[in-house]
Amino acid sequence: MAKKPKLTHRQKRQVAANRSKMLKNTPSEKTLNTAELIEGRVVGRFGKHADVEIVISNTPEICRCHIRRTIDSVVCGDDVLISKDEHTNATLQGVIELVKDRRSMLSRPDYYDGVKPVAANIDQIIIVSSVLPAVSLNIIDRYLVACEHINIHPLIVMNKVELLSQEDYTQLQTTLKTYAELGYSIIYTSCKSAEGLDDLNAHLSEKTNIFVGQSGVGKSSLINKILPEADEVVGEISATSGLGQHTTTSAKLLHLPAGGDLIDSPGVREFGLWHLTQEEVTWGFVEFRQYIGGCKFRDCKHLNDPGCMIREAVEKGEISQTRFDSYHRILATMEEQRPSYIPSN
Ligand SMILES: Nc1nc2c(ncn2[C@@H]2O[C@H](COP(=O)(O)OP(=O)(O)OP(=O)(O)O)[C@@H](O)[C@H]2O)c(=O)[nH]1
Ligand SMILES: [Zn+2]
Repeated sequence: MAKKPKLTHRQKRQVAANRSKMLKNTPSEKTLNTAELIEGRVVGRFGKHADVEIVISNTPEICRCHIRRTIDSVVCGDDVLISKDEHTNATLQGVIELVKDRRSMLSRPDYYDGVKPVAANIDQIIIVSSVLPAVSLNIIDRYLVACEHINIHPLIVMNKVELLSQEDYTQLQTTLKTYAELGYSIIYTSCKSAEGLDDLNAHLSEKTNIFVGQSGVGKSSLINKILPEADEVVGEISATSGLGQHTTTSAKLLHLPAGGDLIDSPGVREFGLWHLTQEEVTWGFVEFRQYIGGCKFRDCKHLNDPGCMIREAVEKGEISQTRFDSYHRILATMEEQRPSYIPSN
């Protein structure tokens, strides 16, 4: 037997409303047979369908589902309620009746909508960086700001460390102490020597994770190490519309052997800062927060403005100069990184 969901009053009303737009014989909230609804999780998303994992008699099964037209969006990682269509016997089929409230959401730029949701209910973002060709603290900072903005816990992974001399390794650890002091965890890994891979696995368990980072840092290599069976972890469906650059990227949710899940797709890996305001970028630097609002001028740009509390904190050594410089670099380059079809704030 599948696990029977307990619906809140509001969820019952939502399911009934989602159905009423579709059916002639509208089930009211009172007559709705909630016993037929099954809890599941979206593990794949393709065009008009979604693959939902449900658990029947302790066995996970995939149910290919249609989506009620009144439901705004269904993305990988969504917790849903479905009803099963018993009439088809070939593959399991059903209908998504309700998308439960999301605890987090990842979006990417979209030609039509500005932003488009790609994955939901992510607990942790793995920011992968590598020592080759060079460590870019600025790129790490960009991802950290993005994580802080959507309020998802980041984990910094520094890959390819076997390429470093002992001296350079020690130097790098000293440099990255700033991040540890800010409360961010850092794992040093190597796909070649297997250093840090157990530690990485331990950090991923019991959570829904995604890997982000620049091309070539070793995301696929790391994913293949922690998920050896799934070499085609990345499934992409692209469609070219008449309007030009429009790609539909589907994401997949995969279970990790050590527990926990991984959501992956190229569209999930690239998420940027182009839609953030300056204030949101400032907020993304966690150590700046306590000074925000204290500057002499309300519209302080935290640059060379007189009476800037953040700059004073840098001068007093309370904030790292490198992070402060990084902040300005992010602000200076945000405009040019905005896709041309997205209007500025
Ligand atoms: N020396 C060394 N090379 C590594 C390590 N991990 C990955 N590489 C190499 O780095 C290159 C890029 O690795 P990928 O896993 O494809 O990088 P990616 O981040 O998935 O790149 P994209 O798919 O472009 O986003 C490959 O040649 C890997 O063999 C490592 O720990 N040490
Ligand atoms: Zn200021």
